Amino acid sequence: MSADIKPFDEIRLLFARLPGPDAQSVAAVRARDAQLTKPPGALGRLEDIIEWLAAWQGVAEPAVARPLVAVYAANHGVVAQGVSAFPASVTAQMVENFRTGGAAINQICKAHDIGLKVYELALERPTKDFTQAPAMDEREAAATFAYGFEAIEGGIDLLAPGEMGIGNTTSAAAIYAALYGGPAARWTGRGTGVDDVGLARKNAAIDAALALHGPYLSDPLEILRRLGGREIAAMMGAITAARLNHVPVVLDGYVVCAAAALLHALTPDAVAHCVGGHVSAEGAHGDVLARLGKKPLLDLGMRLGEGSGAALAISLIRTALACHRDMATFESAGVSGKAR
Ligand SMILES: O=C(O)c1ccc[n+]([C@@H]2O[C@H](COP(=O)([O-])O)[C@@H](O)[C@H]2O)c1
Ligand SMILES: Cc1cc2nc[nH]c2cc1C
Repeated sequence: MSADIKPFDEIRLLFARLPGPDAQSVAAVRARDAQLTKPPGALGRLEDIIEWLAAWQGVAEPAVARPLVAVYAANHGVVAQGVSAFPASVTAQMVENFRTGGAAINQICKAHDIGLKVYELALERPTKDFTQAPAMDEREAAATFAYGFEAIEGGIDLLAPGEMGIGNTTSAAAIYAALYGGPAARWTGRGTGVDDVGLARKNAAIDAALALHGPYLSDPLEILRRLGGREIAAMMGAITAARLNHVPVVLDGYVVCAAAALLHALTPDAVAHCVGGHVSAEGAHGDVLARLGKKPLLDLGMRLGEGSGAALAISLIRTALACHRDMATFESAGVSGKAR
């Protein structure tokens, strides 16, 4: 990064040159869909999925041959406020569990032949407690955003960012309150399962943070560094890198969407290549998806994180592709077309 440009300004410059959707490829998949042996529109949102893939991969024959779930793990200073049902040590323990193949996301990726990468973001050094100080400085937030670009290395064709971080539903709720307004309680949920007392501490921590950082929260990148965490910064980078490389993105749950919401606040177009993979059981997630203009593909009552809901959505996306690619046409199967 050059000396005279501030790190956040380098990030802002990226949003001036985002590639748009490929209308020609959308027209091509629409033309093929019209020939497939089914009444027009009968595959409903499966048809929309194909148009979305074609638009953002920029090809008339979209494929999901190398999808990736990229899980970002980070620790949060705000855990000191007693906001989670689990201790911060669980973040590193779960990273080990990912590595040895014992987590839910390992099984989902294995069952559906989806790649999985886990990125550990300085777990031994939690971000600062944002009730006391900004979570990160500008240089760290920007460097972590840039680190997120690694996810697209190695040639992937679909990305699902995921996360693991004890305390990060407090960070996500604080981001939503800063972006969309209202008291903390409007945005919080029970995360890993806090009781009523824990939930009250969570709301109080967020309200204290909003009071402390209030004057600086009109800029989404300031919200990121003051109230965010490293996994949220890295996921913002990964989503942006995907866009720049014609890789569509499947959004997971409540915490992943905090990264998407910050990008959307920078410029709504920044998340145009993203689809809502699922709606989480964490209360406000449905509302957040609606604000992002995303209708979730799945609603399974999940609230795990790890990219798990998005990974399941990838299996559905692949099924949509199988229909689009391999169904017979009216002509090839000798099936009569619509009478009128
Ligand atoms: O993705 C979701 O919708 C989701 C909802 C609730 C909890 N989580 C996961 O739970 C962890 C954070 O919960 P907490 O209570 O420690 O803030 C973190 O590892 C998230 O992946 C994830
Ligand atoms: C055990 C456990 C697994 C998780 N996976 C994502 N967030 C999590 C939180 C906990 C506590």
